[in-house]
Amino acid sequence: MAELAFFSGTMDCGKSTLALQMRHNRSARGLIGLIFTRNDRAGAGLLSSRLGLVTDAIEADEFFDFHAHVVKYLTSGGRVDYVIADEAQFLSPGQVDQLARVVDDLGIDVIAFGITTDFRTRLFPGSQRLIELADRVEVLQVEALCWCGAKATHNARTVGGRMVVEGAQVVVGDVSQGGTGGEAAEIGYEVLCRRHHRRRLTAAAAGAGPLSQDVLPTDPVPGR
Ligand SMILES: Nc1ncnc2c1ncn2[C@@H]1O[C@H](COP(=O)(O)OP(=O)(O)O)[C@@H](O)[C@H]1O
Ligand SMILES: Cc1cn([C@H]2C[C@H](O)[C@@H](COP(=O)(O)O)O2)c(=O)[nH]c1=O
Repeated sequence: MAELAFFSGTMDCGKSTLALQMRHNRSARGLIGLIFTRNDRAGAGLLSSRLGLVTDAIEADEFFDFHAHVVKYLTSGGRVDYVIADEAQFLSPGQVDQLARVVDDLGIDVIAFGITTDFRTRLFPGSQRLIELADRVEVLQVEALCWCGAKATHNARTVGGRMVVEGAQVVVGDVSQGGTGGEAAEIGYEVLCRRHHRRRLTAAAAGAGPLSQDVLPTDPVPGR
């Protein structure tokens, strides 16, 4: 039976890479998919991974109707074995409902990928709806790491290198940015563990290297 699956995690944990791998494996077996994305960093109509892979995708803007698009595609003689939707956090709840109808009414697998929460630790509306509706929610196994070495569970936004907790929910950007160039270049992201997100302690604020020795307090080792 067709299903709606949501692969979720922080930024930079490999979601787009997995989307490209799933597409590759399916097309190697002759399956045909429709690939959607929204606001990919590489540009409109692209699904890109930091590993350098990129593929064409259909840009699903705020007015896009997934169900209508797939129905139109099928009725014009197209074949659709599966649907991939990347950057699904940016979708509206209504668009996620459309994806669920693609599964239930058309019998087509839908695999969505997206970050769960924004820089304020609040659920994105699209992710919230996916968690509500998905048959399966999977957290990616290759977790990103906080500068302290703990598993990164939250996304921080930085402006000029400093973590902020106010601003627009959607600002396209990357984890390796955050310099002090122009206005846009100032905004960056960093993945952190919850403790350091709560303390607004980014790597720069902590004076940490790539993987700092200034780790979280741990229980003393017995006998030492
Ligand atoms: N130079 C590299 N060598 C090996 N792996 C890399 C390299 N650069 C990025 N990665 C891997 O790619 C992941 C990010 O993949 P990506 O699909 O772009 O993430 P997401 O879509 O979740 O933001 C990183 O967590 C890391 O595992
Ligand atoms: C936390 C957060 C992120 N974004 C943007 C930044 C990126 O363009 C995407 C996430 O892409 P990735 O492939 O998962 O790295 O989301 C945002 O707009 N608002 C936020 O709060």
